Amino acid sequence: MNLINVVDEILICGGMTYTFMKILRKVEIGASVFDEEGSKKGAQNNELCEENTPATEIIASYGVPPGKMGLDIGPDTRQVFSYIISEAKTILWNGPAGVFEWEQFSNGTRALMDAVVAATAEGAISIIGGGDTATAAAKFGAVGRVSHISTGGGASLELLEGKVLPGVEALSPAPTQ
Ligand SMILES: Nc1ncnc2c1ncn2[C@@H]1O[C@H](COP(=O)(O)OP(=O)(O)O)[C@@H](O)[C@H]1O
Ligand SMILES: O=C(OP(=O)(O)O)[C@H](O)COP(=O)(O)O
Repeated sequence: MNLINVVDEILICGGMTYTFMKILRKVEIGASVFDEEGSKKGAQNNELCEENTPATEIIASYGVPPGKMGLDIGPDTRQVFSYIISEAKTILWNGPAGVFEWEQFSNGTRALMDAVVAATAEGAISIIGGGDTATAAAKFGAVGRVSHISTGGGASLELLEGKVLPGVEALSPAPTQ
């Protein structure tokens, strides 16, 4: 929620996409992953998005046929996302764009990684968070070519949401009296 107020763009892809597609755009998602709990938060997020950002757009929102799973982003999304990344000055990335562990669904994550590396070379600050996204960074040769990589995914997002992380709290100096 905090992030919506400070970012220019949020690019949604990966496993969370289909929950947004089903709830907010009412399209069929076949056997794609659906997050029941998250779907309730999605409705609130959409209201916030529509209040605070100029446009909420789902690219290629044709839906997924019954029995099929959406497992990667396609060429249109790769192109639009790569352009947005190329324009960014600060990039925060948490979560791969598809099941990149399988070669046939790795093109989306690879394309976004290439875009983040290129933007970093042009002077953007790029922060990658999450165990799987860090693995993707290593697989696609981005280590040392982005600004920072952390294995903490959910934790780094919670920190940016303004939450106090238990480990950080424990390590912080006790107040002096
Ligand atoms: N469309 C999808 N359907 C199912 N799983 C997906 C999809 N896209 C990505 N994934 C999987 O999600 C996992 C990463 O999820 P996430 O927890 O967001 O990443 P991180 O560990 O970097 O925080 C990866 O293992 C990837 O294969
Ligand atoms: O990205 C991760 O998880 P998350 O994105 O689900 O929070 C990491 O696998 C977290 O590993 P850690 O809890 O050992 O730092």
